[in-house]
Amino acid sequence: MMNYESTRTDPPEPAPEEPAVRAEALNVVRGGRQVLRDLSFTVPHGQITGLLGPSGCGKTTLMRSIVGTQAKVTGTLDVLGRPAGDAALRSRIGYVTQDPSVYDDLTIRQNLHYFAAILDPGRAAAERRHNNVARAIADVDLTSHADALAGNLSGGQRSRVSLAVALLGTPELLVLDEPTVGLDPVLRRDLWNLFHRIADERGATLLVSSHVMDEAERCHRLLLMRDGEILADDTPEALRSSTRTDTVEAAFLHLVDQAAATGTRKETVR
Ligand SMILES: Nc1ncnc2c1ncn2[C@@H]1O[C@H](COP(=O)(O)OP(=O)(O)OP(=O)(O)O)[C@@H](O)[C@H]1O
Repeated sequence: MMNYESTRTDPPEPAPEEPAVRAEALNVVRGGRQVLRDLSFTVPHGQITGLLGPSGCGKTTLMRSIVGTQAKVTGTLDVLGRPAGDAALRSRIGYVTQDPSVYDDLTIRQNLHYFAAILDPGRAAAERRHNNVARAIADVDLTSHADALAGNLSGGQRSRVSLAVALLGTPELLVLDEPTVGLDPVLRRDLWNLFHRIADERGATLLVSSHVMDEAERCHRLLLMRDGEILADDTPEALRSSTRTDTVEAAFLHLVDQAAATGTRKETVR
């Protein structure tokens, strides 16, 4: 059973109508090339939004922009009611990158304590850290492995340790970059069930990237990306019905073809 009670002071609740993320005319240049082009979208609170698209389309760049680690971002990007990168957002966002920083020569518990000490330092916070570490390990169902060395864990267990690190500060927004890559179907299903529990029980907002289209069906909403642009921003059901297709994958292909046809027409007019 998960326990999301935090001993820390909870941050002010944003107005319910305010989206967790709001982008308008967002542009990003990397290595002299424009990799995100004029993106405008919102990510609603308390839901799982999937960020889907082929390798290299800009998912990581968009996530880095949202968590405030990306340079050369222009346009509007508000996160939890503040400009992306604002120092006040640090403890309110959990970010799991594609290369999780888990120390192989430490146990799961020691890894968590290491990051907890950075987040919440000082001897006076020792008991709170102890409780937060135990809660984060329980959140990802690794209590029975807490004293195992991270180096001896499976890929799925390591992903869950990174997720536990991100859950330490009880963030309102979790940004997860391809958390299920390389995992078998059972572990993928377990992780998605965990994401749903985090959204349902804590009311957290999750932004989860993937290039596996069948994971799209597990999201409340989808942002479909291609070549630095957003092709669609809708629910899986609405995408399937508006494109008259049976799967999100087929809907995506339909939208790609449609965009290519529109592009060709524009070039002909020029
Ligand atoms: N450090 C960098 N310098 C210059 N260009 C970069 C850099 N990192 C990524 N890019 C380029 O930016 C574009 C978007 O990359 P990004 O990593 O955001 O894509 P992605 O959708 O997350 O891909 P993947 O699914 O493979 O991780 C790509 O064309 C990539 O070549």
